[in-house]
Amino acid sequence: YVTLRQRSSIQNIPGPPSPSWIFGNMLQLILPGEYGANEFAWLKAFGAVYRLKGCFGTACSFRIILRYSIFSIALSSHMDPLKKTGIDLIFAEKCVMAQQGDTHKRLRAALNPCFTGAAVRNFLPIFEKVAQAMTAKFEESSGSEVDVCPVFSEATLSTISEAALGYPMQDLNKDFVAYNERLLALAVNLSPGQILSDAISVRLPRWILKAAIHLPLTTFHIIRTAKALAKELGGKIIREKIDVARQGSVAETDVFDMLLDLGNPEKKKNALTLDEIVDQTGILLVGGQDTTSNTLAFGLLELARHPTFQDELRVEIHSAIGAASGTPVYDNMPLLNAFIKETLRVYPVGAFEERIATQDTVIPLAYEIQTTTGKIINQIPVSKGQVLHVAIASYQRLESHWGEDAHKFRPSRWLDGTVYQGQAIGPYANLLTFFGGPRACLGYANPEALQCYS
Ligand code: HEM
Repeated sequence: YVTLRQRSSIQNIPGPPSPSWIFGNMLQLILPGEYGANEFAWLKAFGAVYRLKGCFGTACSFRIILRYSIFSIALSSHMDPLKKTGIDLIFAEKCVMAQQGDTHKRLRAALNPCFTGAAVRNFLPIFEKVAQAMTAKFEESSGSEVDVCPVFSEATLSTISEAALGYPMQDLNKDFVAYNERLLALAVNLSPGQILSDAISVRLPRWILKAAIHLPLTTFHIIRTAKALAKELGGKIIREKIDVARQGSVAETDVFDMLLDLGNPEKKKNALTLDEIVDQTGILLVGGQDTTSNTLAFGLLELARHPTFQDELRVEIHSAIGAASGTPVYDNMPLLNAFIKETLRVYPVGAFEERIATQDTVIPLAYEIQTTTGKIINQIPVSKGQVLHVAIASYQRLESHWGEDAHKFRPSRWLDGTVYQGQAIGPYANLLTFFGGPRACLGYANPEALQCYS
């Protein structure tokens, strides 16, 4: 019944043939040979809206890459993250990503002030310290080949650990660091088997998922242990902070300090409970680690491919550092900011986000499309339960928005006035890399850190 209901609204939207009943188009989408290879070919062939087949021929998905009107719906409260039922099994029950509705709004209201541009600028000394340690590592290995990814990954964990928890990475429990790494590896080393089990698990009743997580399988062992260690770490840090405050010293330096607000006897309206603060530990550390380090890795790759730009950027950075008596004003470095924006545009680390409709709704299209039956439509009725992809990487390579050279890494587009100036849909540089709407990335002011690392 669910399948038929879903098919009725989208079966006539054109899309690529499905090579397999079991996998639909999902292997092509999730495990392409090269970043976005199939997506960009589909974008060229079918335009901004097309249908994909999900696993087992059941879960038809369609992808949208359109302008504001469509995003305002897709990013709205009518759509929930597809994997919401599993997030609290991977991270903690009360973590912001696992919550919906009013509780999600309340958590965001408490967390948002800790991540504004101004709040993040207070972490500049941490970013600089980490950046210097990273530079020293690369200088040590100068002349030999070096795998930059683990260095970036350690650096970004170091940053978040100190900025969010006030805890230097070397003080983190070794088991916690090891399991955190294994958890991240699960997310990136996806296999066809995992894609199938994900497709099944999102449709299973919650009680089965809750029971399954206790099965003696390596994946579940990693998830259970990482979650328990994150909870233990968060609890320990909060107890230590409360003890220090009892002795009369109250700090307001990291995210947990701000959430605890121990210097203020009158609790703020949206104040989180201690349990709720503990439950943010895992999501903050994981949410900000490989997202940032992979962005840096892609940026470095493009610098290697564009040596002339690399030289110009180096000159700008060195002269800004030379001219500044302390921290340079990163916002006044045009090439640096163009480089960061272009890296985030061309390589959003989440190439697409899945959403599931929480109620029947209609998605208006910014352009008319022709269905396979020849009908011209300017809206798509979506049934409750319909899976929808917001195709972030494809949006950021739309030729109609970014020009004919949209697939090209060209930082100068941010300086010569050719960059897309339409309605803003994401919280940073009109990009969707940090998503948008009520579930936009909490770390959207992260480019402050990227400036510093660069
Ligand atoms: C370049 C770096 C980053 C990128 C590209 C990125 C991207 C994203 C995206 C696309 C989402 C939406 C996911 C969804 O709803 O399905 C998201 C959510 C989130 N991000 Fe980031 N992120 C980055 C850095 C960070 C950092 C540094 C932090 C925190 C320290 C962070 C914390 C979070 C959290 C907590 C959420 C969930 C928000 C919610 O559900 O309300 N991210 N991020």
